[in-house]
Amino acid sequence: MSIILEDVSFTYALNTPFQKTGLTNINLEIKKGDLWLFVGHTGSGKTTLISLMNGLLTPQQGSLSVEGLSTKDKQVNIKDIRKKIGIVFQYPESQFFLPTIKEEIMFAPKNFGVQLSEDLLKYYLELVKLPESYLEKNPFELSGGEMRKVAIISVLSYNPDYIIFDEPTVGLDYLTKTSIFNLIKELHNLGKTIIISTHWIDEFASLKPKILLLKNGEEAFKGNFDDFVLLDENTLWEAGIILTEKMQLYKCAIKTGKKELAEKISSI
Ligand SMILES: Nc1ncnc2c1ncn2[C@@H]1O[C@H](COP(=O)(O)OP(=O)(O)OP(=O)(O)O)[C@@H](O)[C@H]1O
Repeated sequence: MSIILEDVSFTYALNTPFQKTGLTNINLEIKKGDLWLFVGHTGSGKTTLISLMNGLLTPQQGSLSVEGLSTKDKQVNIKDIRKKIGIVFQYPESQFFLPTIKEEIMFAPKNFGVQLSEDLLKYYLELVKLPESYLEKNPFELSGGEMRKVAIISVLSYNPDYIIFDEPTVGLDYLTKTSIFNLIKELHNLGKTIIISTHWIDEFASLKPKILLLKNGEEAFKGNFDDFVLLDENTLWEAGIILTEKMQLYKCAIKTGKKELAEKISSI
């Protein structure tokens, strides 16, 4: 089972003077268990693509289906798609609207008619490393990193198979960023299909993610991690990707066929 995009195009404010291309002719298959990184310069179409995936936007051309359910099909209840795909947005704090974290977390399961047991809630709190006492706090009392963790539990609470992170570490300090990335890796280990819009590729090097590079709403590259890293500097620069020293070493190792060394570097 998978998410399949066939020739998907999307234009904002279509047929108005403000018309703006979001995406053009995107073809993609995201299989269960995959880890995908969506990369590209600001305005390249990453958020548009994510919004199309859970039916927040509908493609004017082409089709997008989630495990056989098309987001364009009027017979399909969009809730059935959204239940399968959780999105952690760039600034999840802008979506909090309930007085306590517990109510915030319980909102989605209620909405989707899913039971979230106290034991499972405790497990999720342990997983993201938030104390149980936080459940009674107001979401706005939390730090940026803690808010992201609450947003992640809110998504886990209804157990979607696919979890999408839109720039999950924007505005976070180094340590918090690392803890969020480690959490995402753990979710992948637990069997979740993960899609991340990010500029930080080396965090995921050891997991060999698949990469989709967007440029002006079009696919500029789609393939495996090593082939992406081997792209020329200019293409990477235009994509907003700067190879860290670690990634430059990794690139040298794969260029010269030193696979074992590359593995070691990627796991640093
Ligand atoms: N609501 C909107 N109305 C009109 N145009 C929009 C809207 N949202 C995005 N766009 C345009 O669509 C294109 C793709 O934007 P999108 O937000 O998907 O890019 P992005 O890669 O996610 O950027 P960022 O990394 O800055 O979040 C851009 O040209 C943008 O200006």
